[in-house]
Parts: sequence; structure tokens; C-alpha cells
Amino acid sequence: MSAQPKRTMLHLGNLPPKQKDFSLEFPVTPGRVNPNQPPWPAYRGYHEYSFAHATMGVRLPTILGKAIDDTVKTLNERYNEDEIVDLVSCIERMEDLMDDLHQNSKLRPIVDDGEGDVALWNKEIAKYFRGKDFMNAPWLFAEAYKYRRLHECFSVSKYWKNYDVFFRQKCDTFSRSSQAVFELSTRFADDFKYATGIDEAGQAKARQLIFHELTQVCLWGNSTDLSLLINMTEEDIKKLQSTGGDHLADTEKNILGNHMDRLWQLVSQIKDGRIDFVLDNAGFELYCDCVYADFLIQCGIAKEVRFHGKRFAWFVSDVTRNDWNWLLNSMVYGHLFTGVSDEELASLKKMGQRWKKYEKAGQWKYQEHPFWCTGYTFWDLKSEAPDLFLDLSESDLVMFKGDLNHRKLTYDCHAPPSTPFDIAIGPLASESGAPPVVSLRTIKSDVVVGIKAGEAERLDKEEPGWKISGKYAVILLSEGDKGGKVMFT
Ligand SMILES: O=P(O)(O)OC[C@@]1(O)O[C@H](CO)[C@@H](O)[C@@H]1O
Repeated sequence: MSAQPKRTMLHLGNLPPKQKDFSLEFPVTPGRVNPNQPPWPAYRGYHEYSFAHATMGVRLPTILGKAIDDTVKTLNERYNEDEIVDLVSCIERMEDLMDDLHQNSKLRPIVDDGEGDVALWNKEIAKYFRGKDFMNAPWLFAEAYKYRRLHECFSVSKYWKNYDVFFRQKCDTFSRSSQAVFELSTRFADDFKYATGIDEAGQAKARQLIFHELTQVCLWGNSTDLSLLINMTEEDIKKLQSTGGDHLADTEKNILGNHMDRLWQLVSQIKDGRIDFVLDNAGFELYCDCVYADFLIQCGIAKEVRFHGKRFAWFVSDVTRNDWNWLLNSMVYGHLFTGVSDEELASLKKMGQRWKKYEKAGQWKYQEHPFWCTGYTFWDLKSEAPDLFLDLSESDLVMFKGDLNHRKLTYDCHAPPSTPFDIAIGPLASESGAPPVVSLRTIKSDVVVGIKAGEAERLDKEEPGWKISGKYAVILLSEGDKGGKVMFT
């Protein structure tokens, strides 16, 4: 038997000193990036230092528990036996999913429930996540997979295919946001007009100022996120949603990476263009998005706005078509708000009626491409959803709302915080024909890019938890390559 080789000791006194911050380099060659190997190290559930850990271990089971409670509530309200029996099976499937979460089971393929996205999900699982479980798969995929499994609990049923376990919560939070809702409706219900006697330059300035403030309203509208704010009081919601000028000036300094000026530079060149919103949350955030979109139409920047929502209940509060319809209908016909004046109610109704007209006239379009409810990041948008990429390439500006969209834009990985946004979003910035893209995101999870070097380290020391508090935000723009020819290999 040959002897064990001896340990070789080298004396390395003449080599360069050890360096730090290797992650500042782009660590994975772009061609080798894949869902299990993001461009920088992925966050995974077993990383105890990350929000992934708390989410996978505690938040997701809590959210699922509440979803079961909601379904039981619905069950108790039904009288038809077939429907009841069918719903009991949905609840049993949710309980199985709860066991899988608690036992950290392996990620199994999605069952064939006849939906168009099954192949997309199962291809990704087979290629990249075979044998992976909830905690060791990248957080982004594992979390998205949990919401697809939740959908599956209902999609295989007979009567409950489109049941939304979060619908009650979403409606409830909007109806508890009355102060901010009427603050906006009483300012924007009347058709937009410039002050009398104002010249062209004055009008441009007025547009810029309103754009500046509404961009922030739209940005901070994202801070009421139901999956985080499970026990909020009405007072807490008011504080978060305050849209008054002073509050906005205060919060502007919390925008750590702020491309607002570049954004206006781009938007002010657009006339009768097309703007797309990749939506995030229903209720108050969607309402803010619509106020913003309404202004873009009325001041002639856009003649068409497309809103991209989700096909099924997703990350608790994301917008579905039902949420979209619910918002517009409850503004016009609803009796949601008590203790408010007739005038306030009339302002809300008037604005809702105008929005419905936009929809009827095709100026506003609600779309729901299946790609938005997959585990793929937007680095794969062009390869996995070529039709969607082609469609978006015709937009003058695509606004991505919220934290989850930001995670998907940036591959949800441990990139150095000073990484420029257009590097962090990879192909969606660099592909030929990529549209201009802006991310309006209040920071609610680990990934942070596009901010000044040293800022993240300072906040880590001074304000632990700053990455999940929703107190800080970014407005980050990539100009893209609009007009470039879109090619598929
Ligand atoms: O996308 P949103 O609504 O702004 O935020 C979604 C969120 O609350 O849920 C995820 C964790 O579950 C995080 O990305 C983020 O904190």
C-alpha cells in the first residue's frame, strides 16, 4: 500500500497580499449562468443570515396557515355538497403542502392540471433542481414554487380552479387605506389642466414636477405589502401611505439609488408613447400605479398603458385580473368607505369612471402572460418567453414595480451593492431591442444593487434590518437598446 502523501508546506512570502471583495468581479461567466447558478451566489433558505431563511422557515408556513383559515371560512359559507366535498380536497392538498414545507421535502414536478405553464415549471425543475429541497434550492425559485404548488391545490379541483386564498385580505387592506385613497382622488379626479396663461416652458416644468411627485407616490405605494404586514393597525398603514408633500421630501433621502433625473430625461422625450407597468401588489399600490398612469395619459406622454398582472394568486398580494376588476368596480359602484364626505366619494367615482373609459377605448390594457408566474428570473425572459420579450421591446418604458420584480430583474443573488443596475439585470439591459426599464422598489429583501459604494456597509452597521424594513428604496433605470433588432437564435 502506498503511503499517504505528506502535507506540502510552501513559504509564500513573495506573493501579493491577500485581497478582499472578490465579489466585485463578475464571478460567473454570463454563458454559464443558470437558475441554480446565478451570476453572483444565490440566497438560499439555509443561509441563516438572509431573509430567505426567515421566509422559508417561518413566513411561508404562516402565510399558508392563513390561506387554510381563509378556505375554511369559505367552506363554512357553502351549502352545495359537491362544492363542499371538492373544497375539502383542496384543503387536504394545502395540508400536504404544509407538511412538505415543515419536512423540507424535495421539490417534485407540478402535476399536470392542464395549465399552460406546467411544461415551463417541470423543465426548470428537471434541468436545474432535481433532488433539491425547499431550503437548498435558491430562495427565489423555492418561494415561487411554493405559490405554484398552492395554486395546484385548487387548479386540479372541479369547482375551485380560480379560488384566490388572499382575495379577502387584499380587499380589506384597500378599504382600510381611506386617508391616502381620498388624498389622491380629490387631487386627481378632475381632468388635468395647466394653470391659465402658462407658456410651453412652464407647462413642461409643471409636468416635470408632477411626474417627480407621482413617481414617488407610485414607488412608496409599494411599502404596504400584505405578506409582510400581517398585523398592521390602521395607524401604521396611514403612516406608510402618507402622500403629503413634506413626507415625500423626507422620504426622498431614503432613495438610495436614485435615477429620477435620468428617468425624467427619458420620459420627457416620449410623446403619445406606450408605457408598460409590470405590476406588483393589488389594492392601494395598484391604485397609485393607476393614478400615475392616468397622469401619463392626460399629459400626452403616453397614449397607451399596458398593465401586466398575474394569472393566479401570487406572493400573497400580487394583482390578478379579479383584483384589477375589483378595484375599478369598487371605485365606481362600491360602498367600501365609511365616515367620508359625499364629495370625497364622488371624486373616487369620477376617477374610476375615467379609468374604465381608458379600458374600453383600449388605452389601458390589462395583460397576464404566464411567464410572470414562473420561477424564472428576468435574465431568462427572452429565452423562455420570446413573445413577451418581443412585445415589451415595443414599449417606450417598462416600469417594474416592487421587491419581487426587483429580485427577478437582478437574479436575486449576492451582487455587490455598488453593481450598476444595467450590469445587474444582464440581458434585459444588453440584448438588442431591450426596452428602457426602470425598477421602482422599496427594499424588502437581501439583494441590493445600484447604490453608492460603502452605503450598504454603513447601514449594515447602523441599522440592522434596513434591507427588509421597506424604509429604503431605489429608482433604477436602464436605457436598454430600444429600436435594436430583436433576434432569436
Ligand atoms: O414584491 P413585493 O410585494 O414588493 O414584496 C414581496 C416580499 O414581501 O415578499 C418577498 C418575500 O416573501 C420579498 O421579495 C418581499 O419582501
